[in-house]
Amino acid sequence: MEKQPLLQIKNITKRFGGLVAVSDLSIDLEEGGVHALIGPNGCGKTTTINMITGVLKPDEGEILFDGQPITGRKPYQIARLGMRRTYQNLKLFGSLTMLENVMVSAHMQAKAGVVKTVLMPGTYRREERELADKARGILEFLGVSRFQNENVLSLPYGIQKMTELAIAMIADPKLILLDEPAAGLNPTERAEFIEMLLKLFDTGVKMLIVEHNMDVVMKISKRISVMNFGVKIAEGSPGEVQTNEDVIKAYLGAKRGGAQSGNSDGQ
Ligand SMILES: Nc1ncnc2c1ncn2[C@@H]1O[C@H](COP(=O)(O)OP(=O)(O)OP(=O)(O)O)[C@@H](O)[C@H]1O
Repeated sequence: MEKQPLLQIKNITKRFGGLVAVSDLSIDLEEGGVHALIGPNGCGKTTTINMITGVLKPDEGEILFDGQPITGRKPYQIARLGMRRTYQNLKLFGSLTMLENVMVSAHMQAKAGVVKTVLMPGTYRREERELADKARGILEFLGVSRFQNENVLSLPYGIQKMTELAIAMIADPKLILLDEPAAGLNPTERAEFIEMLLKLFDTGVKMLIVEHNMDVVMKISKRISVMNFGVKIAEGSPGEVQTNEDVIKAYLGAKRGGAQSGNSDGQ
């Protein structure tokens, strides 16, 4: 039997009053490569991510994750199925260290509840130790473990971004949605981040990435879906979309119209 895509977006539409933010959009997340969703500002990328993660409910259409319909489910229900998201603006606990940030987030989903803490302190302590080991292992994998005991906000921005990635990874997700992961990174940090995402992909985690930096998109993606005015106008390999006339027109049109095309610092 043919393996079905991990994520299937089927003909979803989202309206805000009279504005159609996303129109009849369909995307399959195929095996074997990072998938990118790109397009000029305001084309509907964030609205799409919000529908996938359950923040918004599509007016029409259906979304399947790992074969299960998730349309209309709450974000925490979808997260439990193995989907994690990183945000454009970092959501870290400023008063905690890097390791504590990863631990706190893991605790939110850990098995140990109040009952276990009180009635089975030994079990709780063991789980706590295992979690700390796992968090340290992930920070090691990301090459940032030397910063684990530093206050997270005292760290360079690129390292804070790695912390966010570690927080997504601690849940062993099947899919990570990355919302503009390279925003705010300098070229060196960006190159390191690309390498890290590719290394992460090699471990079997699938990724859907929304990104403005074209150098990141072109280096990391196997497949790219391009949106404009809520509609998918192209889909294919980096080479295919780069030479697609509709894509070129959409980005040039956005530039002429005064909007940022989003590829200004990437190409
Ligand atoms: N809550 C909302 N209420 C009304 N309109 C909205 C709302 N959210 C988004 N929109 C509109 O929907 C359209 C798509 O917005 P969206 O944020 O999804 O685009 P985007 O591609 O993520 O843009 P950017 O690249 O700037 O992040 C835009 O015209 C936006 O103004």
